[in-house]
Amino acid sequence: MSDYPRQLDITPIGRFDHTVDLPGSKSLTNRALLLAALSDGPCYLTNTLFADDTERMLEALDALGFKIEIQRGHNAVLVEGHAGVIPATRATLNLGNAGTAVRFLTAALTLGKGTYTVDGIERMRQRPIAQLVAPLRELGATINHTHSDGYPPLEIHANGLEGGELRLAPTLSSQYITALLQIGVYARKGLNLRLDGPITSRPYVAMTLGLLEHFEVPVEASDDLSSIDITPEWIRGNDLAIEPDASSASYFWAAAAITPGSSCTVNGLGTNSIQGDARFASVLEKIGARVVIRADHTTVSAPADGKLHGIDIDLNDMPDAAMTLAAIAPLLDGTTTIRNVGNWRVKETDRMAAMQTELNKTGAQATINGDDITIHPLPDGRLRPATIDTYDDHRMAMTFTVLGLAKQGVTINDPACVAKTLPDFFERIETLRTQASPAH
Ligand SMILES: O=C(O)C1=C[C@@H](OP(=O)(O)O)[C@@H](O)[C@H](O)C1
Ligand SMILES: C=C(OP(=O)(O)O)C(=O)O
Repeated sequence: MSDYPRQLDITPIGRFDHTVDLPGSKSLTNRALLLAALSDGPCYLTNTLFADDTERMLEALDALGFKIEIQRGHNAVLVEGHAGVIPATRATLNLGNAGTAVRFLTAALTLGKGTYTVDGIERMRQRPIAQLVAPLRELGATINHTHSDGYPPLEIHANGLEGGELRLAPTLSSQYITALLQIGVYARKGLNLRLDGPITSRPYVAMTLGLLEHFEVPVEASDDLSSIDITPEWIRGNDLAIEPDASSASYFWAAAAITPGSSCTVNGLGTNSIQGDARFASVLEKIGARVVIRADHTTVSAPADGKLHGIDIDLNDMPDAAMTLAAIAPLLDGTTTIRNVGNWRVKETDRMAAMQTELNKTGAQATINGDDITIHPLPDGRLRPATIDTYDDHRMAMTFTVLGLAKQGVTINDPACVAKTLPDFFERIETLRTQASPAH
């Protein structure tokens, strides 16, 4: 599907009014696939995402002996649950650069009986995992680092998990917490998790709790999520229709906000969404876009006077959509400061450095202060023609493409990296273009 050249020139787009149906959320798909495999019955998952990150999870479940019927034509997957049992006793999993797959499977494999290796591409070997390995060891798991302490690859010598009380200080990634929550029900003593201090990327933990509820896992959580108790029981096999991916939606909403006279509706994401990134529409509203959020869709339109203004905002709750704001910040009136996004440094690339370097190429000055990034508008509104390096990071490619829809002069290097979560991203942008009025 995505035979892209090494470089893509992005040209500005004219006014458009468009409604998009997006593939399923990466975060929900990888959670649902694992929970379904661990459940006690068949689960029919619809609107599943088929992209690199979810393919890695599907391949891994297959290698582990789970019965999975992939129905690509229907965007669906039928998973036969094994009620907490890992069928294979040996497996070596290469999970690419899929953070969710690495973290979720590392925890899940401790439930097995056998020896498993979890690994990924070179970048994955630089993404820390000590804050998941240490608590799993505390809960009774035997896990060895085979290369570098605190990083994949990992060798898991599994014989079920004891479970019990666990106290965690703030983590670099919420995925460690999600990984623990998804298996707590099959630990012999369950899981009594106490989270001290602020929860990084917190809406993703809330999303996990929402899914556990869907699969009827007995969970009791305090309102502030500082205390989460899971009793030993089962994950029930239930069907699930996966919400469209809200991080992907951020590109289409942002494109509408920055293109005078334009409007974009994303179906299936509204007030009922359990994805934190669905709230990105409200961030666009704060900078001046017109936003209508209904139960099952959200429409973002450019402001009547075309003027969007800079903002000072903490986006720890939406680290992925935060990149979309960073990439359109050069177009805003006044400076933009995005706070508390320090864990950008341990994602697909060091996103803090990558964002700063690539924004600076366009003439928009970006400065980093601790875990905050400040971005200044383009001088005189002029973008300096820039070839954007994407660092094998899908969001670098997609966010800078959005900037290129507003200003002439953006070229994207190695665009094929979008395959991680939205393989047909550029085709979708072309669809927007064919429906748009000619650009001025
Ligand atoms: O749980 C998840 O599905 C995710 C959590 C976030 O990571 P962190 O918790 O590491 O910020 C996010 O960036 C990632 O794309 C998906
Ligand atoms: C950070 C991301 O992915 P992950 O951590 O799941 O690899 C992302 O998709 O932006």
